[in-house]
Amino acid sequence: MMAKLFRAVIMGPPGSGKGTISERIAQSFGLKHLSSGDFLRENIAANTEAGVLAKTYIERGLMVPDHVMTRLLLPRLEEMTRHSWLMDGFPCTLAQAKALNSTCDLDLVISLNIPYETLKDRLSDRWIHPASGRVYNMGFNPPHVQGRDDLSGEPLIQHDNDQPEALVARLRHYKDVAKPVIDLYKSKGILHMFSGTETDRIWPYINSLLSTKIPSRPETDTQHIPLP
Ligand SMILES: Nc1nc2c(ncn2[C@@H]2O[C@H](COP(=O)(O)OP(=O)(O)O)[C@@H](O)[C@H]2O)c(=O)[nH]1
Ligand SMILES: Nc1ccn([C@@H]2O[C@H](COP(=O)(O)OP(=O)(O)O)[C@@H](O)[C@H]2O)c(=O)n1
Repeated sequence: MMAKLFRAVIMGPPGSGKGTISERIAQSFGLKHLSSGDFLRENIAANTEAGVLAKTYIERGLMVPDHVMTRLLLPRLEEMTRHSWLMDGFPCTLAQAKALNSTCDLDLVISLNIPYETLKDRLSDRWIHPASGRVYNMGFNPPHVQGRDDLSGEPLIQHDNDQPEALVARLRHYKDVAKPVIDLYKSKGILHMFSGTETDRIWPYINSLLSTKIPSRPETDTQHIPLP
């Protein structure tokens, strides 16, 4: 008999640690980490219709419209009927949350509440390996060799919209659109909010919450492993 599948979402403003914490969750619990930001970047790189459209928004530090996000992500989720997953960065708006709701039942939503100054400091120091989505921070988790991805040795890049000029508008917008989504998940009784300035201090709380919901399952390759 197949064990119950587990579906979770992690929400938070840019720089709140969604990607970092998602990787830890994927590694500890064997969930597949689905990153909306990575899907967007893959589509941009592949010049798909949705990718070309999304690019015009991301370049300006704006959110991609709901219909583009749902067109991009819902089909991916529909392919994952036999997998447990953790979605990072989607839904961002109430319309996206309603669209997701019509596709699947979520078990849990994690919302990260991180002060603005912390977000600004982290993002100005965020470096990314575009091919894998691996994220570094020059203070928190620097690469072994400066400017190079640990596994591939390829160059790291910074996103233009992580710089302070674009960031203020991104954060303000996030606050406005996320509030009704947070309220919705609160009313469903599945929202868990975590506040703080350090991922390492938040992580034990998330870890123990998830330990009560899903069996711990350390794996080295978590990318394609569903729960049993
Ligand atoms: N200094 C510091 N940096 C962190 C911490 N947690 C995550 N980061 C870094 O902050 C940046 C944003 O984290 P990320 O997981 O990409 O956030 P996301 O935008 O919500 O997905 C990355 O460069 C991370 O390496 C932390 O506790 N302290
Ligand atoms: N639901 C979403 C997710 C991402 N995005 C866009 O995609 C960009 C990159 O996504 P990301 O998850 O890597 O962004 P961060 O929150 O890590 O900065 C965001 O800055 C938004 O412009 C969006 O518009 N709507």
